[in-house]
Amino acid sequence: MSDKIPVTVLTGYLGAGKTTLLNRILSEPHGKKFAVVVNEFGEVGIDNDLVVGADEEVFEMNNGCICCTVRGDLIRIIDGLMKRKGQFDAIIVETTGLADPAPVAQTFFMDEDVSSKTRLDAVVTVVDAKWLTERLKDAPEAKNQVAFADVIILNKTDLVTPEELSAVEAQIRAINPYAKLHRTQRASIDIAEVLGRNAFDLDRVLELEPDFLEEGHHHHHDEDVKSVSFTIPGDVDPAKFMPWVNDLVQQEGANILRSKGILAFQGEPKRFVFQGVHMILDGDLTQDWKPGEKRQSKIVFIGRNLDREALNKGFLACAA
Ligand SMILES: Nc1nc2c(ncn2[C@@H]2O[C@H](COP(=O)(O)OP(=O)(O)OP(=O)(O)O)[C@@H](O)[C@H]2O)c(=O)[nH]1
Repeated sequence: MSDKIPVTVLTGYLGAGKTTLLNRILSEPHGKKFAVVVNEFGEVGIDNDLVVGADEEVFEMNNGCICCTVRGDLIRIIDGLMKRKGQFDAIIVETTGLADPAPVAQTFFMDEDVSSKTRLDAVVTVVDAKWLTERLKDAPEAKNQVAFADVIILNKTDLVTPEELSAVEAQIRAINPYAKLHRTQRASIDIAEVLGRNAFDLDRVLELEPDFLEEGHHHHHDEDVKSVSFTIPGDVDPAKFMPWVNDLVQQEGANILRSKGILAFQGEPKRFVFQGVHMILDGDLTQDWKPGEKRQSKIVFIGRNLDREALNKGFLACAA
């Protein structure tokens, strides 16, 4: 058992802070080498670009949700990784915010090849302290992610009052009294609390889902949640983009669960990374566009009742 490679499944609803936690893990001077598998919901790959870690190998799985259609891909990637055993110490799988962690965890027990070489170390769930209460009402995935967690990172404590925080924690405890829970800002936590936990508890999971080890475990997505993405093959004008996006999330923030983009601002040598969760926006200049790299601007919205045409028109109008 001890020579099996530990796998950490990192989950949590859209925008909770999974990538923030992943980047923190990868940036710390731990002397370990991780293989990272990132699965994203959306047509345009953005998440991969948001993960730091020059040394790490990042495998992207697009075009579907990890827990459904691309489970075959996950098995294939893990199999491929196993052929290079010794080159890394652990595997981290970041799921999409809409994934049900159960079938992902199941892969590590059901597939013979995978289960003989890897060991599910823990399901780590990042929770958005500000939005969990709302999501428990309308997103079954959010509840499953909490229920399946071995470790819960109750993140964004800066966005709520102490009373609200206690209320969210009580909601979490009602769903999952067993997981180790940590309160964080910007997912700031000692990585020993996240990795190498040896915490995945099959017995508890079987209590939760008696058919966990049986084939044909199906998960139905919230079909209302869709992703739309747009690319401008060049620069955008920040003086147009900023007011547009600010107005947009003020008006449509309830429907827009998540937004992100990597933009080439006119006259700016660095990329501008823009992120939103409902109406809360965040933006930063990050790395330079590389010499020879095509400057382009892409943006993704994930949410309910999104008006693709209006969004596209609005974004295209921001072109420089
Ligand atoms: N105020 C506040 N913002 C945070 C905190 N942690 C993360 N964020 C911001 O929340 C946004 C989403 O963070 P991510 O780490 O990308 O979230 P994610 O779970 O990976 O998102 P998806 O992969 O799209 O589901 C970013 O703008 C972060 O900067 C926090 O503790 N407080």
